[in-house]
Amino acid sequence: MEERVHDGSGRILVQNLSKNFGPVSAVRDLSFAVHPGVVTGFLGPNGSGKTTTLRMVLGLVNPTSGTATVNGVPFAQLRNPATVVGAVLEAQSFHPSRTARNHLRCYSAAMNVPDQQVDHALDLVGLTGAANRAAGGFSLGMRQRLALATALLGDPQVLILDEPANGLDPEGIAWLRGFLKSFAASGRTVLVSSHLLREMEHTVDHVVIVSRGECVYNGDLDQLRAQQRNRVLVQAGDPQALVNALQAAGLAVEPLPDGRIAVTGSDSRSVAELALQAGVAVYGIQEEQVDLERLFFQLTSGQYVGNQHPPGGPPPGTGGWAPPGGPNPYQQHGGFGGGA
Ligand SMILES: Nc1ncnc2c1ncn2[C@@H]1O[C@H](COP(=O)(O)OP(=O)(O)OP(=O)(O)O)[C@@H](O)[C@H]1O
Repeated sequence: MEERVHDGSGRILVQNLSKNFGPVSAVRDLSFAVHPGVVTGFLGPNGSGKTTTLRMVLGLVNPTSGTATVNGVPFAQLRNPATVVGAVLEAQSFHPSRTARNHLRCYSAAMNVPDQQVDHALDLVGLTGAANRAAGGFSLGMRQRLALATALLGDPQVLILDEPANGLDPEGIAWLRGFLKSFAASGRTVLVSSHLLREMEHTVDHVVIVSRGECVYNGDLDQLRAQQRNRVLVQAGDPQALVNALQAAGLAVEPLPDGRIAVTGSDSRSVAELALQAGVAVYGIQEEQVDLERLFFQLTSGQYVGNQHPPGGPPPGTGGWAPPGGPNPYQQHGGFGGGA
């Protein structure tokens, strides 16, 4: 196979990636970049195409179209790939009677990695005390750690983990968070998938959110957080007259299917006063907290009705959303090749 010299950037680049399984369109025209130094979350509900995308990045699935590269080259063309990328795709199977240390020794020998890396990897994942225990007796959390140790054997520059928090207890999740943050802080690249934003909320800095195989948000988590805005839900005797009054006051309004009007950028008192001035009867009014979890649900179900940007794009520097099915003009890293 052709071997190309990689650029050493630690960057993962996914460009216009698509994958069809027969009639199933698992990944559709997906583009994003993953940079070193931060933890990037790859988030989306079950079946949204995360695993398929990661498998394409790792050269395990051939794309229908588009490309995925690590350090500027397709994974299959990396020389010594284990020293560039460490990956844990799903709960690995271990020989049940083999000790953790011997399990890692099998891999280190196959990877041509010095033996001391085995103890270093055990130490990194906190398994030194269990090194001589048979993996068959390990809890799910310990098996996850052993799988991670296997991925770390080659001292890789890039770490790719598919749903690593699955089955971990809160203590395990806290440990994983600390580990991934310090791994990224050492200037390396971390791409970690999850179907639960809450699980990753305090771990990731940057998020790529997918829904039905398409990117619906690509930006900093903080910028997504900034889009959490309370809405006022109001039931009016004459909804159209109230919409007119609210819009005349410069407020963003959204008619809801149940007949109520959702108002962003205001509070219930101001909305009630505007209704009074317009002579519109109000039958009910309540404030709704749009938290991050709800925002994630709305994004991935195509129901996002929060902080809509004016035509022409969002304020500079904001992350962005787009309804599934349409182009996403708000991707923070819309172009490729910019910034390592
Ligand atoms: N080998 C395959 N053959 C046929 N369909 C597949 C195959 N792999 C994935 N799919 C389909 O592609 C879609 C995306 O699946 P994928 O596993 O990538 O999603 P996911 O976001 O990782 O979800 P999960 O967290 O549940 O694994 C799903 O509809 C799935 O059924």
